[in-house]
Amino acid sequence: MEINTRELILEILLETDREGRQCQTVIGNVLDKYQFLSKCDRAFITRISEGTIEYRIQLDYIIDCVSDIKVKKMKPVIREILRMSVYQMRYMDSVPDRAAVNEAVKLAQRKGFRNLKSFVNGVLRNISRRVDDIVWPDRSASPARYLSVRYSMPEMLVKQWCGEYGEETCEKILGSFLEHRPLTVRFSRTGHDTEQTIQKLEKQGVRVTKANYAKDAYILENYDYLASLDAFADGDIQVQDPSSMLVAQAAGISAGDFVLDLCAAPGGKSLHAADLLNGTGMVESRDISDYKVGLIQDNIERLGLQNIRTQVKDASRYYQEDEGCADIVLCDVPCSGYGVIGKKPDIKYKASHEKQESLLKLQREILKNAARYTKDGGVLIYSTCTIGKSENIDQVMWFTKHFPFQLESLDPYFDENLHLMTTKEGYLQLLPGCFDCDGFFLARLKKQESL
Ligand SMILES: C[S@@+](CC[C@H](N)C(=O)[O-])C[C@H]1O[C@@H](n2cnc3c(N)ncnc32)[C@H](O)[C@@H]1O
Repeated sequence: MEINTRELILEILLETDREGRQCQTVIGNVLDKYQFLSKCDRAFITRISEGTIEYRIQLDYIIDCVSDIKVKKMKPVIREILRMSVYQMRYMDSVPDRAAVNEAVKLAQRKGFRNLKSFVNGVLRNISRRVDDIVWPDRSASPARYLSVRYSMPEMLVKQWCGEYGEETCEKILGSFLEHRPLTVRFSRTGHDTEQTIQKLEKQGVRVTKANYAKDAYILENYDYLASLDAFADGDIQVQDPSSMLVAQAAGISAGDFVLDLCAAPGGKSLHAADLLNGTGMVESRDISDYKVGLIQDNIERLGLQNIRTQVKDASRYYQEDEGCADIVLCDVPCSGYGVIGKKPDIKYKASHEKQESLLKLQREILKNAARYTKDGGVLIYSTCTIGKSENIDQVMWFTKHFPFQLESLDPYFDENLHLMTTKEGYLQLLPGCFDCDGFFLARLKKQESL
């Protein structure tokens, strides 16, 4: 069967544009369906799909500079063909402009837009000729507009982060989202041996290096398909960013503890906690739906852990029977996810003030219940994979004001390279570009002992 890779890319872009579809899932589904494609074709599809989504604001700016019809007014098929072609022309040396233009014109025709062939041809040829004459937004007149187009980030978010962290740090964050970051995994300990895991991976040609910050974090490079690695099938490794591994580390888990993870899917932090319990105690991993809990269950089975169980339960509802049940409560709440924009670029286009407001309310509902499920003297870890203050330190301050919890130093649980002013106070905000990991926030909160 003859497969046209650019046609698949177009399908991915159109599907991602539809409400609620995450580009990583859409790309993953296509690559699963066409597993027979060569490594080179798979890389081509992934690179152009992700790149076109990542750089959408900048690509639209360029197209709008030369086209009489603005991007917003175009038919979706034509819009996506132009975006993916400009991405290739601007960011892929391996694709000559001439080839990108010809393929775009052919694709428009194949998709039934014969009458728009000359439009596509004209816009792309114009861009190829005039790319150096494009006038970018003036940084001194409008820094937010400039940064928005330069790094392809909605102005709303640029303004928010410039306001909270200053323009220089904001630019570091924006730059890091566009850099390629290799995959990080956590090596399992219980029933697994680190040296043997490394050997197993290297035998299949994978390059393995130690990652920063978290004890069991390793970087994997030079592999094609993660699921085809023996170490993955055997449960020796679990995909997880080092920032996320800090949660179970910060919990200071002791043998025999009961750990309650209220928002657990797909299970990264729960599985890590069960691993640190080393066959003792119990982790109860909850999430909102059967589907989500199924994802945790799949991982439990692959890793072969015995001291972890799952439940479908809504964390925003209070369950009397859980009052004071847990030594440790993990509250890895649903959040805006801006810390992982580097891996999931479409998140940035879904940002809105309304969404942020409703998340703040949900996070407080979950925290209220989490407070009651924590034993007296127990520990609650609050975490998010986002970088704005309102979902992070502001929520923690609200929480300590209303509930009998106190922030407690993270330093005993972290390597020295993470000992900062705020970790001593009990919380840590990791910003991409400033730290070598995803954007992430966590706080360690200790519940008062009863009198
Ligand atoms: C940040 S993710 C959790 C990631 C997970 N802790 C891990 O380490 O793999 C947030 C999770 O909260 C779940 N969630 C959203 N609303 C919820 C609710 N009301 N009750 C329980 N879980 C909820 C989502 O389904 C999602 O899986």
